[in-house]
Amino acid sequence: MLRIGLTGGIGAGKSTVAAQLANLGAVVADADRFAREVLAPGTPGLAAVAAEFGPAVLAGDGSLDRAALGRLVFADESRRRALEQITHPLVAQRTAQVLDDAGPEAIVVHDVPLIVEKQMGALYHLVLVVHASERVRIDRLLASRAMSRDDVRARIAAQADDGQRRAAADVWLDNDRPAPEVAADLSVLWEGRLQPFEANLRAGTRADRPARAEIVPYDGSWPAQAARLAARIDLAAGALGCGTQHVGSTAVPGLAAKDVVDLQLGVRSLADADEVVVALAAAGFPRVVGVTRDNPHAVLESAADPAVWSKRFHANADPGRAVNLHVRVVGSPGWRAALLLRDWWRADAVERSAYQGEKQRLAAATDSAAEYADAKEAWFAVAVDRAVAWGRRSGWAPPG
Ligand SMILES: CC(C)(COP(=O)(O)OP(=O)(O)OC[C@H]1O[C@@H](n2cnc3c(N)ncnc32)[C@H](O)[C@@H]1O)[C@@H](O)C(=O)NCCC(=O)NCCS
Ligand SMILES: Nc1ncnc2c1ncn2[C@@H]1O[C@H](COP(=O)(O)OP(=O)(O)OP(=O)(O)O)[C@@H](O)[C@H]1O
Repeated sequence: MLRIGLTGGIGAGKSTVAAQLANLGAVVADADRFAREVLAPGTPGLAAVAAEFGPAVLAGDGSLDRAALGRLVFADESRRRALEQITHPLVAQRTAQVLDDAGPEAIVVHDVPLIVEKQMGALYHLVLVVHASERVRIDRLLASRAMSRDDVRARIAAQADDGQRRAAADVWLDNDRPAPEVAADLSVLWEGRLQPFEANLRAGTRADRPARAEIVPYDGSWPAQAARLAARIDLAAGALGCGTQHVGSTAVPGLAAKDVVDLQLGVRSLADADEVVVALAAAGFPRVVGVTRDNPHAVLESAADPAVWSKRFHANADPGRAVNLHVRVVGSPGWRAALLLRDWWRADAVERSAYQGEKQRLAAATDSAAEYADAKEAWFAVAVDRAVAWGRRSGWAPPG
């Protein structure tokens, strides 16, 4: 089952996008609908709300006066928290039921207004943010709902801002455009990314990569992308994991690189690495069998004991985001090397540009990603001595 979190500010177009994804074949779980159902007449949820907020939030027939409750909770954060403490556990139960009923092949779209506010992004394989500018959202809501401008503004103030949503978004969908344009983008997303992602996830296979290594300019969104991926990996690893760090070229600000995010998950032993394989695959990072040895360039101390140079290698099931996930024992030479090289390039502008020049030269001179990787190893074998020397001079120690 592929889990997509769908979010956006009030009136951004979540329900519209969810309906389009349902047409394409998604199973949609709508948190707003569940939140309404758990406060329906006769429910324990409504009784709890009446006890907490008093009769002023009930209509003449005993049902919930949603507008009255809305005025209270969107004017006062502590009252909103009190309401959420009643509704969210009940909504979570409903959601679990829907997820249980969706089959293993389902692409589930969980439409939740508060994914960013409640920091829920790591629960999903991808977070899709629907965006529309505040002016457009207000205009659309005034036209379609019985809400005043002040009601809408109060809710916008109670929600995350665009910057926070951008940092949480794996996919950013601009809905300031005519609906058919957005629907066309969703079809491309569905066929080009979500369907193959789900198929890879179920089969436990990685997504294809381009045959040639293409170096692209540094992308300022790489650290935020890495942080989202690391949160998913940490959640999947649970107590077996000792933290995931962003390593490799995309972790070095300013460095041009292949658009592949390298991450390193620390574990206490290779036995723990093997134990976490199933959970990592379910989170979208299947193990790639056959890659167990660390690259020779990582020989920083002594290669005498080959066991300490072993790692587990995982890669992305998502065709939209290439990831290399190196699972290494904390404190092992390979684990240290990945962090040392990253910190060396971050600290030393001359070495950083030498490395970038070498990568660009090799990418142009080689015909395949494999040939490129081999050629780069030869350069590393020499450069690593300089990294070690820098580490000694600067008193480098691995973070944490
Ligand atoms: C306060 C209530 C009764 C107002 O009902 P109303 O019919 O006017 O709004 P509705 O439920 O359709 O929500 C519309 C939109 O308001 C915004 N909103 C709702 N709850 C919240 C909240 N707790 N925090 C921020 N925004 C919210 C969302 O953008 C949502 O899509 C209702 O929103 C509610 O019960 N909220 C608490 C439950 C909740 O947190 N729901 C969010 C999904 S779990
Ligand atoms: N691209 C679009 N062009 C024009 N109108 C749109 C577009 N997308 C959505 N709308 C309209 O804007 C309004 C808000 O959209 P929608 O209900 O999907 O938002 P929402 O994010 O689900 O809102 P809420 O936060 O209240 O749940 C609706 O009336 C919808 O029909």
